[in-house]
Amino acid sequence: MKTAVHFGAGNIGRGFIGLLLDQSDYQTIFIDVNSRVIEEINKQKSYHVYLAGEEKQELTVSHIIGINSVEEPDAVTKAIVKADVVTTAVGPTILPIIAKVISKGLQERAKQNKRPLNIIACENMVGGSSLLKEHVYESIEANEVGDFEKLYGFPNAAVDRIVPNQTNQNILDVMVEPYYEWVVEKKAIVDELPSITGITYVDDLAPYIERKLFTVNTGHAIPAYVGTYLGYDTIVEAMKDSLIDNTIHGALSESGEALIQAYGFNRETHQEYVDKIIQRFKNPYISDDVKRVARGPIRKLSAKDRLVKPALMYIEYTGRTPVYLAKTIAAALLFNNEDDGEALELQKKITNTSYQEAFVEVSGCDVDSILTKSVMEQLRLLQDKK
Ligand SMILES: NC(=O)C1=CN([C@@H]2O[C@H](COP(=O)(O)OP(=O)(O)OC[C@H]3O[C@@H](n4cnc5c(N)ncnc54)[C@H](O)[C@@H]3O)[C@@H](O)[C@H]2O)C=CC1
Ligand SMILES: O=P(O)(O)OC[C@H]1O[C@](O)(CO)[C@@H](O)[C@@H]1O
Repeated sequence: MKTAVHFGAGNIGRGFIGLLLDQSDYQTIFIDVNSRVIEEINKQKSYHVYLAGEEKQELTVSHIIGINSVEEPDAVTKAIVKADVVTTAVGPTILPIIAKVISKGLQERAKQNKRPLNIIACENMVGGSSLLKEHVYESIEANEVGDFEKLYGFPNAAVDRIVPNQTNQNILDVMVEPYYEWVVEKKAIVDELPSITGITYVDDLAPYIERKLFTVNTGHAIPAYVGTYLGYDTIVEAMKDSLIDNTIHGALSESGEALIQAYGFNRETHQEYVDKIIQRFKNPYISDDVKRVARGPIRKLSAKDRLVKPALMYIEYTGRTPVYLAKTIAAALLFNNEDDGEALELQKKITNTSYQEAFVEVSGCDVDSILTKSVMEQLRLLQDKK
């Protein structure tokens, strides 16, 4: 049986990546810092994934082991030495942390067996594996770079499956939406393509990751941020609101126009992709907290993420001012959640300076840019409504 080492035994780790690895006859070694989850993995040795639909299909994931990377760092090194593939789903801000652990394992592997290995970051960002590679290389010696370049691939990936935070009787069980897409870029892979059911291998990931991030995640941000502004707790409830319906259609036509002009997507096909995503957000069998989808507002307001990047692309390709994306950015500036460190940090920036200065800082936009002006205009309209 092949061995996969997966960092992050969370929603996506267990509900998406771990399921496909098991279905592809891998033994999966989950690495996490959540000791309760790791203990349960080693005690139960399996868990269930439920597909959120009328029949609530139950799938079983087995052949799993857990390692707590804080308590057993040496065990992680040994796991990486023997792995046939490494995957991650920890969150973009955690990549620099696991990079240190991964580089130690790769150094030991190069000494012991020199077997090629692919490391695939499955995070909601552009270039997740490339960023992980950068951080891994920060911890190795110059004379190791040659081996690393020859032996280790860091192919970028796009992952798409809605897996909400949830409290099940068994903390390992996880409910997921039936839909999923896992796209991995071929060109950075070393040796053979990992044979994992459900992966679509492509030559150029850019169109796929930007289409996903600027349609699924951009769309998701509307019920999350505008939904919070309107006082909703869940995505599915927020999606029933007419202002949100109007804003999500407007925002996805703005990001859609940018994507179509940037990548030449067929208009009808893209509209079908948008319509399907809006239906996914309305799935009555999923109760997804708006705060989860809104988590990390500083990351989500950054220049390359799901709100600012498509808005700037829209301006670049059409010369028109984004209104609906600007409204969503304004709602993100109003977002607060005392359990979300980035939300608290953003509100502190706003209190200490102003909405405009905080937006300019986190987004990298100029104070007199078209986008900044549009966001401030939309912010005034939202505040006047309150
Ligand atoms: N939940 C979703 O619907 C989707 C999430 N994603 C992406 O997948 C990634 C993971 O997201 P979720 O699974 O939702 O988050 P999550 O919070 O459920 O899982 C993250 C896991 O990483 C673990 N972790 C944190 N620090 C760690 C460390 N130093 N070493 C090892 N493990 C560590 C946490 O304990 C947690 O179990 C993110 O990049 C997210 O953007 C992508 C598509 C859908
Ligand atoms: O996981 P992030 O980047 O915080 O984004 C939030 C939401 O975007 C999605 O990943 C959609 O792909 C959601 O399922 C996820 O919860």
